[in-house]
Amino acid sequence: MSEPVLETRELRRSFTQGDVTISVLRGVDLAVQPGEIVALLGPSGSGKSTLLQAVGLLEGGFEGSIRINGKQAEALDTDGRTDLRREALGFVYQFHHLLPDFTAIENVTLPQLIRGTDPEPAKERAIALLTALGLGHRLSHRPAKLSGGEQQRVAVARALANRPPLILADEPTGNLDEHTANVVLAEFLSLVREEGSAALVATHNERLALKMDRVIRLHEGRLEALGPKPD
Ligand SMILES: Nc1ncnc2c1ncn2[C@@H]1O[C@H](COP(=O)(O)OP(=O)(O)OP(=O)(O)O)[C@@H](O)[C@H]1O
Repeated sequence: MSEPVLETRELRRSFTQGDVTISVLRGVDLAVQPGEIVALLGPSGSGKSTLLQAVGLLEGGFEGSIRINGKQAEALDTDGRTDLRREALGFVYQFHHLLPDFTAIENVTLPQLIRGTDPEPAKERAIALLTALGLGHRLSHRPAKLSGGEQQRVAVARALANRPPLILADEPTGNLDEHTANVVLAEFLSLVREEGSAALVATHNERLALKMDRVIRLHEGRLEALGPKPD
């Protein structure tokens, strides 16, 4: 088997407020294989976002080991973590976090320009991704002129723009109505599969989780496997 694109060992995170300390992650061991789409389930407050923040290299305060794309993250300084984040990770959040003054196409082009891609191929890639997500007729719209589902599709295209080996998604369809959530999630999963990226997708929707390759659940700060999807 090839090396996992993401591997955590004994990952721990506590939060202290005043006299109270809560241990949210209590030794999380997780491996995601290249191209694998993993659903991360758990009730509200179980630590899904905390886990995604840890492996997204966005925050400190964690103990344990995080290996992403063959690199040991805790051995890196701030610049090294930023580089690893840019080369290996794409993010989709519950709320789109698109830049309001930029069009759909510009929102998807920008992260590629930051990575050093030339403007023309970056724009072509943005158009191809947005078109694959059914937004070929919305390329020049700003986020405020797009529906919630369309905004999330732009966020998906942006996350995939640099062909990251791993997508981290935190409730990517959580603010959409049920029908739109189903449609956008199906499109997201199909595009991620087509692109060959792996994904770790936090959700509390068990039905949506069953559309992924494997389901894991955070329970009392650790992961339990719910097994591969039944055929
Ligand atoms: N910065 C912080 N300071 C203090 N406590 C925090 C902080 N971030 C998270 N927590 C606590 O850690 C626990 C886990 O939060 P987290 O957001 O990771 O859960 P979650 O499973 O993603 O929940 P949800 O499904 O509601 O988004 C909660 O009890 C939360 O209050």
